[in-house]
Amino acid sequence: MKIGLLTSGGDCPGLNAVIRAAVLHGIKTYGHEFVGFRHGWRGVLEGNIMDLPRTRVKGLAGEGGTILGTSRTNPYDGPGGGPERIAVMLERHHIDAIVAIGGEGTLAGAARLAEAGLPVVGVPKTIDNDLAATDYTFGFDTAVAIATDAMDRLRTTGESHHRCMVAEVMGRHVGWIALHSGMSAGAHAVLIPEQSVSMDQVCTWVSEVHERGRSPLVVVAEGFIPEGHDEVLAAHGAEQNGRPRLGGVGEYITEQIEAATGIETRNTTLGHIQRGGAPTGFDRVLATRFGLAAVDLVSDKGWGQMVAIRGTDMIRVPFAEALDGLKTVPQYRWDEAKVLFGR
Ligand SMILES: Nc1ncnc2c1ncn2[C@@H]1O[C@H](COP(=O)(O)OP(=O)(O)OP(=O)(O)O)[C@@H](O)[C@H]1O
Ligand SMILES: O=P(O)(O)OC[C@H]1O[C@](O)(CO)[C@@H](O)[C@@H]1O
Ligand SMILES: [Mg+2]
Repeated sequence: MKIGLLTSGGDCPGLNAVIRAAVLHGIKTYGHEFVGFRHGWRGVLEGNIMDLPRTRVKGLAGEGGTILGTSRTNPYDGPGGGPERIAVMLERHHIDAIVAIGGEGTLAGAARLAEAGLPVVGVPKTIDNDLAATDYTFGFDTAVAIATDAMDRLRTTGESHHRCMVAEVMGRHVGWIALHSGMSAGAHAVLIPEQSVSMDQVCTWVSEVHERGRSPLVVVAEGFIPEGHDEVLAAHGAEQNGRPRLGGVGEYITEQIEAATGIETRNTTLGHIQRGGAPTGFDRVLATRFGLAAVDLVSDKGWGQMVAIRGTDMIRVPFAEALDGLKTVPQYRWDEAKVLFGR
């Protein structure tokens, strides 16, 4: 078979490890041939394709980013869009299958195309770890490691100045990165989209920590909405597709904390640092296993499904099930973390 790989949506450490594992396994085990679509679905619509021989993927397991490039192009948009035109393009290039590596948006597009009869399978990716059908997505562990390291550093400078330090991390709809990095760095408050917390409560936690001689560390996910607010704080407005460009809530709560408590407070927004660079060992292994499993799925013609990890097992999940809701931080995980906040 000739298999076309694409990476779509925000990039994520581990994408290259998926590509490498898929190509190596596909060539060695099945004798498949591989190409890559450049820049996500845009490469599919424009027929922008690169060859992926074995030599092209060597040494890729530990490399950040994606050698294919990525975009947020909708496969139904534009003159080349939609299942009929994509089918023509696949035929023209003798491509038998598409492996779409992406988040819930990318996989929603893949699901529609598969429903329309195209040979598409999926590999889940996102640093946010918010896909319900899989216990973990690669990129998450790396983001948590980067954020933890940053917070360890914020704590030493915070202690030196006896300041309150705020760290804003990614997490559009869910607080997994905030929860895990906050817990691992010993944060005194963690604010996540799933839990509405008042600024009064945040300031109480901060004051209690400050009064016992420590420098408070507050971790906030970009999608956190303080109690009394109706929507996310998007200091940079909206993107082309209307989606709010998040970032700004850290600065907002910093000002509020300083004004209400009188404690000198500084914000650091980690932003895309969390998505850059080499994946951790955990993410390399997970991404590699996803790449291997995706090739097995294609070889079985398991169209309309994606690979996932449940416990330590690689499983297959129909797109419809995979896209049925986000994996939010459950109440018990928040209650557990909250024991360590404040005094
Ligand atoms: N239902 C859908 N049908 C077709 N295309 C879709 C659909 N939903 C989203 N898309 C397309 O998929 C693109 C990628 O989705 P999105 O930007 O949410 O990234 P993602 O793959 O979810 O990754 P992440 O959100 O983690 O960066 C969107 O920009 C949009 O063009
Ligand atoms: O790179 P962009 O397009 O600014 O997207 C940022 C978004 O992507 C993610 O990193 C992954 O979905 C979100 O946490 C964040 O809101
Ligand atoms: Mg998305």
